[in-house]
Formats: sequence, C-alpha cells, structure tokens
Amino acid sequence: MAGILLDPRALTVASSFVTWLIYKIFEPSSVLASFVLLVLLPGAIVQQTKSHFSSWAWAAFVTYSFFWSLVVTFIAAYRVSPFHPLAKYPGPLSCKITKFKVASEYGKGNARTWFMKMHQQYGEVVRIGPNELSFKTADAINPILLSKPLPKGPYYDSRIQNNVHQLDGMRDFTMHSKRRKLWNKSVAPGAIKEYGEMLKGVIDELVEELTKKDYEVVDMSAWMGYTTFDFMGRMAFSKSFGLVKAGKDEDGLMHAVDQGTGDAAVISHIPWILPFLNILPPVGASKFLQSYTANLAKERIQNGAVARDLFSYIIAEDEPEESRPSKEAATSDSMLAVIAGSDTSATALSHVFYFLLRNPHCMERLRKEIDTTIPDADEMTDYSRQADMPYLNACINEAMRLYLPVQAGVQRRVERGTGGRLIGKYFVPEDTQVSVHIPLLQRDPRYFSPIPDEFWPDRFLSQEAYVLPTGETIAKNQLIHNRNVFLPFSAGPQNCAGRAIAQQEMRAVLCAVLKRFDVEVAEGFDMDSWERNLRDYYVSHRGPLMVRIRDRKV
Ligand code: HEM
Repeated sequence: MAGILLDPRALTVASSFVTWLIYKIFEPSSVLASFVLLVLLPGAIVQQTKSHFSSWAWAAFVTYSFFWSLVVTFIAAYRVSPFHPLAKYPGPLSCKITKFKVASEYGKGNARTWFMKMHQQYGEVVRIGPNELSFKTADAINPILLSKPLPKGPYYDSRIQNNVHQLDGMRDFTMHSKRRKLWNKSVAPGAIKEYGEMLKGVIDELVEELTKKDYEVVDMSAWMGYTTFDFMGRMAFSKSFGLVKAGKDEDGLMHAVDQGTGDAAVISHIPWILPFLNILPPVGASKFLQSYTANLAKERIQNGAVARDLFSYIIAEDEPEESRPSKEAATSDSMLAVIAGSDTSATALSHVFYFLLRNPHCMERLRKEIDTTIPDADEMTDYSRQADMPYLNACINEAMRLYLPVQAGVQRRVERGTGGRLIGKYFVPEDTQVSVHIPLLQRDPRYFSPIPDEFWPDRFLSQEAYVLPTGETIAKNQLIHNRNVFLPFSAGPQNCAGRAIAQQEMRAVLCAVLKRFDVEVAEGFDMDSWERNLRDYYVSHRGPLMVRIRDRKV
C-alpha cells in the first residue's frame, strides 16, 4: 500500500483529485489556501517521490506539470459532465469550462453583441459560465430582482478595496441595506433640492462656455461628460472638477474612469484573481483613481461643505458615532457616485442628442415643448416643471430603451443552502450566478412593438392612437409597451441609487442646451460612426458626436 502511495503517478493523481474536491466543496479563495494547495502540496509530493527521478529539478518539473494539468482536467471534466447541476442548460463549450470567454468579450467592449448572438443561438437561457446563467425573458425579472430578490453575485467583489466596501460591493443584504439607507437619505426629495443649486452652477457654466463657441463644431459627447463629471464632483465632494470651464479632461479623470471601468469589467468576471491582484501595488487607472480620490477626500474634510453633499450624508454626521461608516467608506461611496453617476448620465444624454440629430422632427417637437413649457430661460431651474414634460421624458426614455448606459445583466446569486430557485419556468440550483439581460429585453418585440429597434419616443406617451414614423396610424391596442421590462436603472433593493438625480440632471441639461442652442450634425461627421464606436464594458463607452451649435440668443 505504502509502495503504491509513493508511486509518483498514483500520489499525484490522488492529491490533485483531493485538491479539486476541496476547491469544489469549500471554494477557498485566499492566496494562502492556493499557495498550500497548489504549491506546497505538489512540493511535498516531489519530496516523497524524487528518488524515482534522475534529478530533483526533473522531479519538480514533472510533478508540478502533471499535478496542475490534472487539477485543470478534473475541473473541466466535471464542468462539462452530465453530473454538473447546470448540465441541461445550453451554452458554448468554452463558457461551460471557464468565464474567460465572457471576460474577454467584455474586455473587447463586445458585451452587447456577444450576448445578443448567444441568446439568438441558444435560446432564452444560456449557460455563460461554469456556474452562471443569462436569461432573456421578462419572467426572470421578478424572481431575480424583485420578489424575494437575490443577493449580488461575486461579480461585485471587485468593488471592495483594502477591506473597504463600496455600496455596490456589498453582497450581504444586511450590510447593504444599512448603507443604502444613508444613500436613500442622500437622494430623498429634500436632498435633491439642495443639489439643484449645484446643478444650476454647472449648467450655467456649460451654457456660458458653449456660448463662447457659437457657430463652432464641438464634440457633444465630450461636453456631456464634462458636465456630468463636474456635477458629480460638486454633489459628492463639494468640488467642481473644472472640466466645463477648461473644455477638456485636464487631469485625465474621465480617461482614467473609462480605463478603470474597462479593466473592472474583465476582472469582475474572474473574481478569484482579486486576492492575487490585491497583494500587488495598484498600477494604471487604478493607481490614478486611488490617489485622486484620496486627495478629494483630504480636501473635502479640510474645507468642509457649503451645502450638504453626498459625503455628509454617507458619513452620517447626525448618527451616533458607533453606527457611522468610516471616513474611508464615505470617500469610497462618494467616488462611487462620480464613477457610477457621471459616465452613465453622459452616455444617456449623448444618446438622446444622437437620436434627436438622426430624427430632426423629434428635435423640433421637443424644442417646441421646451419653449412652450419654459418660455423664459431664467426659469430653467424649475426642475419640477421638467419632470412633467411628456415628450422630453419620452425622448430620454426611448434613448435609454435602445441604448442603456449599463449594458449588462446585473449579476445575482442563488446562494448555497437555499435549495435553488424557480426562475420563470426554469429551476436554478443553488450556487449559481444568474442575470436577466435587460438591454436585450428592451428591444424584444414581445415587450416593445412595433419597430422595437427604432427611435420612436411616442411609444412612451399615453394616447388613444399613434402615428408611426412611416405615417401609418395604429390604435392603442396595437401597441405593445411593457413598462415592467423598461429597467435602465435596474430594479429591486439594489437598483440604481442615483436614479432620481440622474433623471433631474438629464432633463435639466437637455432643456438648457436645446433652449439656448440650435444643434445640428457637423458637416462631414459620419453619424454611423456613433453606433460603430460604442463599446460595452458593463458601462458603455462612447466615441465623439460632432455637432455645430448656434446660439439662439433667447
Ligand atoms: C442615466 C444614468 C444612470 C443609469 C442608467 C444608471 C444605472 C445603474 C444600474 C443599472 C445599476 C445597477 C443596479 C443593480 O445592480 O441592480 C446602478 C447602480 C448604482 N448607481 Fe446608477 N445609473 C445612473 C446614474 C447614477 C447616478 C447619477 C448615481 C449617483 C448619484 C448613481 C449611483 C449608483 C449607485 C450608488 C449604484 C449601486 C446601487 C447599489 O448597489 O445599491 N447612478 N446604476
């Protein structure tokens, strides 16, 4: 018996099998556990069996290679075997074995087209990872996000740094709801009213700077970025980043956020790599953003705030000291607002401009609504009036229906020990990550019809009959418009915390720009390049949108 165990092959096969079992059952994720299982254990085998080899180095080479190949083989064989709990779900072979394929599609910014292709090929449920399913059916919304919502999945582990949890990295419901209460206070109507002054400051600057560019060609997509970043800077840290005034991304903040969200989109799909990355010093965008954030927090604490900003809500100054989040947590959440709230709103705004430029009759109709509802430009900051402008809201919604700033199914997890969950007509075993792909549902003719792929804001208006862009009239009952499937801000207790702020901001920016300026496609600009340049890395990245602006002098 001892002889068999000391046989190098038998010993390596047995210990690699045990290693795989330990990973499968206990899912150890620490660097130490991996070091013990993947380095020390095969090292001990080398020690036991080196006499069978011509040299110590050869013993080590053969044993480590054999051991690691076997662990990988056991993992892959189990994942594609009929014994795997997700065996009955269709999907590409590469996705059944690892999540590298999904990570690489996100890394290339191809998420939207890749998911579309996968669902076309495999149906409404696709196995996109060894333990992960993507759903493209409205029946999945309730069981995943709304009724007895599921907790977030390991995708969000990348939102924890040095043990400081950002709100969106809190997978535990109790922890999440405690912090979310602070966020909810920070976006309550009273708070949003206070941010209104900050928004006015940014919009005044935007109009002033664009007025200086009368009759010039500008990149509207970039200017929307300057505006939303400056607003989030003021709202989160009481500090404008000065991008609108400068008319450029002077410090490289927008660039770093783009880079950082791109990197995060890849890493988040292979979260087991995080403990290894966390022992290395930060580099690139992550290094820039960490030191930028640290400086913002330092200045914010030194200078205080004139009005209540997000930082003051999250740090919970009115709460007893023991229940307040740390300074690091407040900093991290304020930066989350900048990262989650700037690019998303800028993307949504840029899409609205894109579609209005493509459909000048819609631009004209919206302009009329703005001029009628807000005849005097000085009343531009009456945000409550803008909330009731049907066509304005329809244009924003329709742009977000076609192109969501967050182009992903947000990941949730059917936890171990729950016995599984019925999602629509599909039983999902425990220990499975799930998501419902909202961007695909929002163009699905089962939920939005007719012309689900076309910009037609009227579908969001409530009326008895509708005139299609072709001139054809359809009755109300011929319109399919499932509002439950329109979820650009997601749904349930972990949905977008900044929804109300984003909506107020988008309405205000559109009204201010269209009231004051005529906006038209710049001569020579290829409008088709807008859609070609879109890249989907969980959040969308966009290219330039070149327009000529003319001051209407109103
Ligand atoms: C058009 C603009 C925006 C869109 C489309 C958008 C969309 C989203 C989506 C889809 C999520 C994921 C929710 C989930 O996992 O279920 C999210 C999360 C979040 N968003 Fe937004 N967002 C926008 C603007 C903003 C703004 C302006 C802020 C900040 C003021 C913000 C703050 C957040 C936060 C804090 C989370 C994490 C919520 C949590 O985990 O509880 N977002 N957003």
